[in-house]
Amino acid sequence: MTALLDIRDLDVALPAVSDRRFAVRGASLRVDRNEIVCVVGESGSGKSTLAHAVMGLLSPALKISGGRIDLDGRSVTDATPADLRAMRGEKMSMIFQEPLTALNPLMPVGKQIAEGFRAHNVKASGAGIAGRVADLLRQVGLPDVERVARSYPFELSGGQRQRIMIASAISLKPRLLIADEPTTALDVTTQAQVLRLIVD
Ligand SMILES: Nc1ncnc2c1ncn2[C@@H]1O[C@H](COP(=O)(O)OP(=O)(O)OP(=O)(O)O)[C@@H](O)[C@H]1O
Repeated sequence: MTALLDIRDLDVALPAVSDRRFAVRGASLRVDRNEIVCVVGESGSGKSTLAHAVMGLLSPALKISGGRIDLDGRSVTDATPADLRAMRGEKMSMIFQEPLTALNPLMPVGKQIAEGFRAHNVKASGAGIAGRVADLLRQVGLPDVERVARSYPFELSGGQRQRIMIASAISLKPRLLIADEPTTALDVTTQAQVLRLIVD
């Protein structure tokens, strides 16, 4: 069976001015459906870069210079920006390390989740989408969901913001969910809750 995610001999080149040539060198990795795979390595070893490469979200300074990435039998490395936009959310999504920098500070969090539905042409009325956002917030264990949906990121705790990121990442039921150290910014009890939530 084709792998859900198949990374073969991936190289990601750093800008010419860097002291090293590659952020990722010869990485190969396979993830099957319903499988959890952990990537472990020291700080700066290229874990986030690998995740960003899969999502098609590398910073412009970094270039895939070798190898390939296939998601569900389709090439990510050869995909156009429009293909990648369509794949992100529905086929793959990512929970970022720092919710405070990943969330838009000027928009209520409920509206940010709703934008994902609209961007992917989910057919529903405004009230229908609001209902789906509320369901998602309940699913990730947030209390008082109507109030939370109207809140701005700065009005929520670190654990609540991370739950918002998870709600947003799972909103379109992606096949592949990438979590880039999603609990680094949290206390130990909240870390355990967030990890359990991701496994659920
Ligand atoms: N935009 C960029 N420009 C130049 N170098 C970069 C850029 N992004 C990452 N790098 C370099 O690529 C290497 C890998 O970084 P990356 O963030 O992927 O590591 P990591 O394993 O995720 O680290 P951490 O565990 O600390 O998050 C590092 O040497 C980093 O300095």
